[in-house]
Amino acid sequence: MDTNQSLGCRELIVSLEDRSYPIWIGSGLLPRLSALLLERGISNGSPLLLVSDEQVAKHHLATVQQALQEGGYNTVVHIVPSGESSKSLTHYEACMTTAIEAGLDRKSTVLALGGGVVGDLAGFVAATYMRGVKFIQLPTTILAHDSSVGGKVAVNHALAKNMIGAFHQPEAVIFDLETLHTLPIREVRAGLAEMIKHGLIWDEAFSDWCLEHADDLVALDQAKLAYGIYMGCNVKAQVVSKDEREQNLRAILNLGHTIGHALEAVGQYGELLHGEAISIGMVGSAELAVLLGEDSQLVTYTRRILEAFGLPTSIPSHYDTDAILSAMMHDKKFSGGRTTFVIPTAVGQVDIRHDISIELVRSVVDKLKGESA
Ligand SMILES: NC(=O)c1ccc[n+]([C@@H]2O[C@H](COP(=O)([O-])OP(=O)(O)OC[C@H]3O[C@@H](n4cnc5c(N)ncnc54)[C@H](O)[C@@H]3O)[C@@H](O)[C@H]2O)c1
Ligand SMILES: O=C(O)C(=O)C[C@@H](O)[C@H](O)[C@H](O)COP(=O)(O)O
Ligand SMILES: [Zn+2]
Repeated sequence: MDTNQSLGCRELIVSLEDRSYPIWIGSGLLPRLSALLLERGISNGSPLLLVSDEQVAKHHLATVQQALQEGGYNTVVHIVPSGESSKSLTHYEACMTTAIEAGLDRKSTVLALGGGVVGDLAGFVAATYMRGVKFIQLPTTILAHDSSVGGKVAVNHALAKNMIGAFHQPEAVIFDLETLHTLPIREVRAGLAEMIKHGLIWDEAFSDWCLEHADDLVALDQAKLAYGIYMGCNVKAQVVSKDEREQNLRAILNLGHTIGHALEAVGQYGELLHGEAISIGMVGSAELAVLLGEDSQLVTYTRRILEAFGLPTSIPSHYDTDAILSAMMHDKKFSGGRTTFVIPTAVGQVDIRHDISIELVRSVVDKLKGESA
């Protein structure tokens, strides 16, 4: 694992020419935030906007505020309610109002302290405030090892996930592992679903390692968690560095998301957590793979690893199949009358397919619903 000796933490680089940035992973990074911001050239000349949510703020805002105060930063704080419903145009506008009233200028920076919801919302604010200002990701969930890297920022529309957004890369991802110890257990499990995804799409050895250490990861074993987050970020950084704007390869990061996003929409962004929906979606992709002729072991393995983490593998029986299929058709992955599926071909390998018939998808959705009846 790569270490930044002078900063005393693990380091990965997202390589995007003049927009390359580091991912710093370690314990006790937030109290050192001012020094880390300076390292990235963010001085205290212009006001900062710090976006967070109620739960995260309760546990971690004071640490961040103290660190920023010590560095002489003038910071305005905007707190949104916890949960997916804050990824909305309403909350986006409220953030903008705070930024304008506080006099943020073009040299200001937006800090996102939280999980994927805060990261996606604050990132979209940063992408569009005065046509774009800098931003820094301060992830506080396991899931955010995925969401904080790669520059996809967005809010939801009632009809479809992440429909209003941009690509806007952060200046740095500063991942203080200490924050994870206040996470509710359901969020721990849901966040690990995206870590499992990174193994399933890219790295069989990492996937097997996750399976072997499922209990340790769920129990937040410090060393195992640090390794898992580093490896997950590493997969994400490599993929994004090769295909920033999802022209081809990056689409593999969507394993489980074709069905998963539809389930989130049908559950009105409240019933299933993102990681839980993606867990079910990954089983759906494996089931499709087998119907397309791949080895049935793919389903067995996918279910085994997700169950080892206590993640859901079936669709709630009250979800209407037609509503799920209709939600898929409003997704960004649907174009020219076809949707895109990421289909496993082996553990650690996937194909991107645009030729899956709606009948085949319907049969898999019905099968996954049948199992929860
Ligand atoms: N941009 C991307 O590339 C990308 C990738 C994956 C997921 N996402 C998005 O990320 C979102 C899901 O992110 P998430 O799972 O982090 O959800 P989240 O941000 O809602 O956080 C989960 C819950 O945990 C609480 N929380 C967060 N950190 C905490 C902490 N340290 N201690 C105690 N409570 C804490 C939050 O208040 C919230 O209630 C979805 O909207 C998804 O679409 C984006
Ligand atoms: O970064 C990506 O690319 C991903 O697909 C990561 C996903 O885990 C994430 O949920 C992403 O927001 C989905 O992207 P979308 O373009 O389908 O909204
Ligand atoms: Zn995701």
